[in-house]
Parts: sequence; C-alpha cells; structure tokens
Amino acid sequence: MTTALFDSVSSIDWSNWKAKDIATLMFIIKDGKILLIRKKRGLGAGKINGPGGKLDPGETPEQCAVREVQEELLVTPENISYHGISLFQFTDGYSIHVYIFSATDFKGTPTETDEAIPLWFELDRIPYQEMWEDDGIWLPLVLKGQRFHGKYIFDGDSMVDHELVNLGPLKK
Ligand SMILES: Nc1nc2c([nH]c(=O)n2[C@H]2C[C@H](O)[C@@H](COP(=O)(O)OP(=O)(O)OP(=O)(O)O)O2)c(=O)[nH]1
Repeated sequence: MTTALFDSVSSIDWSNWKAKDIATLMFIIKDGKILLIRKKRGLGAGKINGPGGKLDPGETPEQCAVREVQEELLVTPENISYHGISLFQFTDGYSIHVYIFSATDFKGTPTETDEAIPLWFELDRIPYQEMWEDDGIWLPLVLKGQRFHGKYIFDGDSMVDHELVNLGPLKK
C-alpha cells in the first residue's frame, strides 16, 4: 500500500487532482469596510472568514456564494466579481476547491444566524491573526481587484506550503 505524501505544492500532480469538496467565499466590500463573519460551525469554526460554504448539487459557484451569504447573514450580495480559485490539500487527505467572489453592494441587514456572526472591519484592520493562515496572502489581492490562482498545503490549521499566481485586474 502506498500513502500519498502532501508536503509541498510541487509534490502533487495538480492536473489529476480532484477536491473532495467544492465551496465558495464571498467578500462584500462597501464604504471602505469588509463584511466578515465569526464562523459558528463547519470547517474553520471559531475563525473569522468571509461567508461561504459548499456547493449544492446543480448550483453554479456564483449561485452557491449568493445562497451562502443569504443563509449565513440574511443579506443578498450585489454587483459581484469573480476573483479565482484556491485549492487546498490537507495532509490527512481532505481537500477542498474554493471559488472566491467579491461584491460591492448588498440588500438587507447583516444579521446573526445559527451559522455566523456578522462583523464589519475597516480595510486596514482586517484581523488576519484570527483567520486562516493563507488569507493574509490572497485577501489583499481581492481588496486590490485582482484575479489569482492559489494552491495550499495545510496540516490541520498550519500552512505547510503555498503557490499564488496573480492573474491581473478583474475582467469587467
Ligand atoms: N478564507 C478561507 N476560507 C477557507 C479556507 N479553507 C476553507 O475550506 N475555507 C472556506 C471555504 C468554505 O467557505 C468553508 C468550508 O465550508 P463549510 O464547512 O462552511 O461548508 P458549509 O457551510 O456548506 O457547511 P456544512 O454544510 O458542512 O455545515 O471554509 C482558507 O484557507 N481560507
């Protein structure tokens, strides 16, 4: 029996890599502030993150991203942009492929739910120390309106390796 070793981005054959889960993240950025959540359950519970979650069958990534914000914060994001993907391989074998979006507007009032507490942050006060370790690498690109493609190896909560490609400004 062979055991897969996930110790670096370059040790993985990404062309044949398929994630166990597909998920989304949505960052609403308005009036110089970003809407984040304190996540109450699921992967990354306790951390601060953007709203998001796993794709339901038949959904596009953008539909999923909108639905997850509606479910977690009772608001609907508007004027949405697609930034790219982050591929996460965990050393225990779990993997997740995440599509990342931002929005410049929303309808409704951010409201606490069973899944999340809404939190607004000034753009220069994002609490990276309470977020996933990789977020400090790519969230600045979301704020700058850039597209990107990232690959990350995680051992539990610790990032072991990463590779991030900046693909330039958003396509309008
Ligand atoms: N910012 C950030 N988000 C991440 C990282 N890794 C990772 O899976 N996520 C996000 C992607 C998803 O939005 C979320 C994981 O999905 P989830 O467990 O919330 O899924 P869900 O809401 O559908 O929950 P459930 O059905 O399992 O209860 O975490 C990361 O390194 N950084």
